[in-house]
Amino acid sequence: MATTSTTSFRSVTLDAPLPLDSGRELAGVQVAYETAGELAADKSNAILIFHALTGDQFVVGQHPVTGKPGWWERMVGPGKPIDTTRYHVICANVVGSCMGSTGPASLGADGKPYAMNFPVITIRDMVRAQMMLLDALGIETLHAVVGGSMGGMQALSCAANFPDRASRVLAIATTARHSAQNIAFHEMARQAIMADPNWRGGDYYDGQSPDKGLAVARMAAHITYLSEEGLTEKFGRRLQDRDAKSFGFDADFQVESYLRHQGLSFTDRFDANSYLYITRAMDYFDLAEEAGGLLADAFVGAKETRFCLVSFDTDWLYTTADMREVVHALNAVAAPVSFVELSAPYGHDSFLLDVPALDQVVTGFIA
Ligand SMILES: CC(=O)SCCNC(=O)CCNC(=O)[C@H](O)C(C)(C)COP(=O)(O)OP(=O)(O)OC[C@H]1O[C@@H](n2cnc3c(N)ncnc32)[C@H](O)[C@@H]1OP(=O)(O)O
Ligand SMILES: N[C@@H](CCO)C(=O)O
Repeated sequence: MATTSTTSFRSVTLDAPLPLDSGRELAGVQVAYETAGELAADKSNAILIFHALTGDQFVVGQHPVTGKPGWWERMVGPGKPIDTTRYHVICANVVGSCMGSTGPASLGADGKPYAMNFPVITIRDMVRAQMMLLDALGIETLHAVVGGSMGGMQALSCAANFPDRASRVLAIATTARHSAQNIAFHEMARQAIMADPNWRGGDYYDGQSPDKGLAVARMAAHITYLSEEGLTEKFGRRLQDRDAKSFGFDADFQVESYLRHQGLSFTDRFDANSYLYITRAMDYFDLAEEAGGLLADAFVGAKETRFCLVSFDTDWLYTTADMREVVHALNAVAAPVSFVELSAPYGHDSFLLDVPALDQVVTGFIA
């Protein structure tokens, strides 16, 4: 994806510059968003869904770039756990991304893509932009904020920094800070992008984009989204379209072919510089650090908020132990919190897949 898509996205332009944690500010920020379901007259039924690293605002309906169904069709819609006959669902593309919100591929004041002149952003900056979107939409208090993975980080950040904006917080398969291992995987991915000769210091928008580097970055990341059990069940050591090993470096194994496909198809929908900036935001995420060292202090303003936290037993990226730390912090400030570890074979990406127990938890909590 060398340039921003020509598809026009529904968006608002923020009427004030976006203040950033780095101390910089970003003027003229566009926030692209989608909605589903009617907003009640008293505006009390809005749910803000935060998307994950490579997600976007297209939670439901056909995606305008990939042509695929929305990423949370199984969870959101009429009669679904987040029932759009009852709730008005909003999802915005995070600042720094590439599906219509301002990011490194957007044009700066000089009429050129920001590229690496784009400021480093944080999870809190992403949330701040979405709170400004809510202001523009005239929505003060949300029925709930919901998110998985990086979406869960935004949900926790929202509770910590904007506790009056949401009555309920549902955070799934997430963490309150990136671990050394999490940062290590992201750094490997970033180096793969930067090592691609087409990256050219980020100034590739007028030519070939660093698709090879981005594909390798996605391949490595994708492994962390799955479980060993899931990979073994899906592919085992089975060979791809052949009866014998090639004694070469073709994709002999199905799992190799699968990963190559995941890597390549990703480059059709994502901008490499956005990948650098968003992974950086995730690496910088540390709610305890933001609060001066104690995680519980991050949530002192959120005692009236109801929390539901969900982890998956096969998620080795953001583990049940990570989630328990958040639960303990919420307990310490006496915030009402329920927590469940669900059993699912798919690893971290379980929140996107068919896990009926998750549907039940979401249904119960949202209602
Ligand atoms: C919160 C958010 O915003 S999340 C949004 C992020 N979106 C994504 O991450 C989407 C990309 N990720 C995926 O598709 C993830 O694999 C999942 C976990 C979400 C989907 O899982 P599943 O439905 O189990 O799909 P699976 O992992 O098997 O992948 C299917 C794809 O692999 C391809 N594939 C499967 N086996 C092979 C193989 N042996 N060789 C080549 N390709 C293969 C399929 O053809 C299919 O391709 P397509 O997606 O282009 O149609
Ligand atoms: N697979 C999802 C979740 C990653 O945390 C994504 O690519 O955004």
